[in-house]
Amino acid sequence: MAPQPYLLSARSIVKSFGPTTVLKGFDLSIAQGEVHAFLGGNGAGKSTFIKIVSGQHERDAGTIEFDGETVGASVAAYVDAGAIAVVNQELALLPHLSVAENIAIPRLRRATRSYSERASEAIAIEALSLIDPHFARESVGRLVGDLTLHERQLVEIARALGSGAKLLLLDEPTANLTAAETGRLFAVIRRLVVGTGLAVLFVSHRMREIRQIADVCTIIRDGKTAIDRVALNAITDREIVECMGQSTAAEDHVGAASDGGVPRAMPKETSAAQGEVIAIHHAGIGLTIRPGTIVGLAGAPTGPAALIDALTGLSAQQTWDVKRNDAPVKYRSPAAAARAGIGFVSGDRSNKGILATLPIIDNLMAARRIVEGRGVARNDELAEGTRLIEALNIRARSLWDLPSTLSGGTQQKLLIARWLALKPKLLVLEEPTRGVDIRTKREIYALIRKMAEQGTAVIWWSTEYIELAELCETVLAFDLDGKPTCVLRDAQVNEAALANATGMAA
Ligand SMILES: Nc1ncnc2c1ncn2[C@@H]1O[C@H](COP(=O)(O)OP(=O)(O)OP(=O)(O)O)[C@@H](O)[C@H]1O
Repeated sequence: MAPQPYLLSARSIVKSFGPTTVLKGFDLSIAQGEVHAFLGGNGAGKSTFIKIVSGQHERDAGTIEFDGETVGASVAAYVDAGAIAVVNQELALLPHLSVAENIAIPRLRRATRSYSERASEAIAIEALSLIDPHFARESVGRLVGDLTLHERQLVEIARALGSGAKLLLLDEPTANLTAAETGRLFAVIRRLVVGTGLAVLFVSHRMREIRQIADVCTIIRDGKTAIDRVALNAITDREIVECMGQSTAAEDHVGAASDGGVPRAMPKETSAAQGEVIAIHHAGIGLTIRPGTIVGLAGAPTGPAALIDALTGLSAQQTWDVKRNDAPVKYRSPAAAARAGIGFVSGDRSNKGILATLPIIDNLMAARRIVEGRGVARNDELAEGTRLIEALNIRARSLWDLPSTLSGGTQQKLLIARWLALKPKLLVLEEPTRGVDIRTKREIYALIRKMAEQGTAVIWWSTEYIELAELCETVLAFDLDGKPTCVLRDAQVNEAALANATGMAA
């Protein structure tokens, strides 16, 4: 019997941006009815390849065959025809349109009937119900611009899942999803893969998740294929990490790669342990945060978001009481909070983090300029910028390049770098390791621990309970309705207890 042709076969793909060659003769083939993990370190070229296969970039060289046809210069026609759907790392919804319009309008490109609001709502509810029927009914008429990042992510995933495509490209779809949502997403993917022969290319840095959902993997390293279509049950986590070129960082903890249980390193007693104390209180739950402690927030996004709003001045509506050294505080804006010593790294990287039209140096200096109340650059900023990108191992060609020239994980490091030299009293982090590879994750853990040792108190919201269990001696848990449920301490901070306390136990 002749071997089955692949649904997608990309061979010898080359792509450069100016003088930088990102894909250097890369190969990847995906069969019908498989979930294919696409693995590689930050900046290896995964998103670039996905953008080529989804018609957002054109390749410089190489061949692509899709569904038995040789594809010309661009894949865009197949995307427009609905055969290929993509969820990019940076979401691509239109904020001034409703959820229903965002889901239904792309289908009108191939529809023969005129637009109908009722038909759009029905299409959107069907797509969203794949993930969450309650959210489907509640969100369909809302403007996308009014949704949280997390809600937008659900909409974008539902749009792709419900599109009827033959190939689904998912670039880090689970960053920012709760464990329950990830479980539902995986169930839908499995159903579609088995039922309709859907093929899925799935990018994630979370090894446990990859093993849960994917059948085979391809590993990209420095723009070339390091491993081509290997069954996941034929390769160990350690081998994967080695192939990605990340073995030194993961040496002590292949557990980090496999998300396995890693003992938590407690921050050392800080010299500032007697410094400012921050107290938070709401709905019968209170917590005192001392300098040098890393406090985790666990649970569905609404709960942590309300606390983060209060701590950083993000919203005028403040449900939490916040006191610093017994004095109540309320900030009008994140800038006001920053000037009062509170740093913030938003989980909404593209809308509330990266300054997309300003070069890397301005992105690095943004927090310092706000804290110091300066609108203009200072001479020594270039030296400080260079120190920061070295400290975080950020691979940038020039400090004058735009952040869009950096990979997603590298942009994440840029946001953290902003606060490194400022020694804030409190640093509030929303999913700070979103989209970062295993090595970078360990680098970020070390940097934040060091800041804690120097006296910064840290609030760390993460949807990855293993991360909270590794880093935090105290975790504030929230239930699915956003209410704080309890404070877990020391030995209580483990994955099972966190899942229980947040209503996400299986
Ligand atoms: N528009 C661009 N101009 C210049 N360089 C770019 C551009 N887009 C991407 N790059 C570079 O291409 C390389 C690969 O980036 P890409 O986003 O494809 O990596 P990735 O594997 O998806 O990484 P991550 O896991 O961080 O998302 C990076 O070095 C990045 O800086």
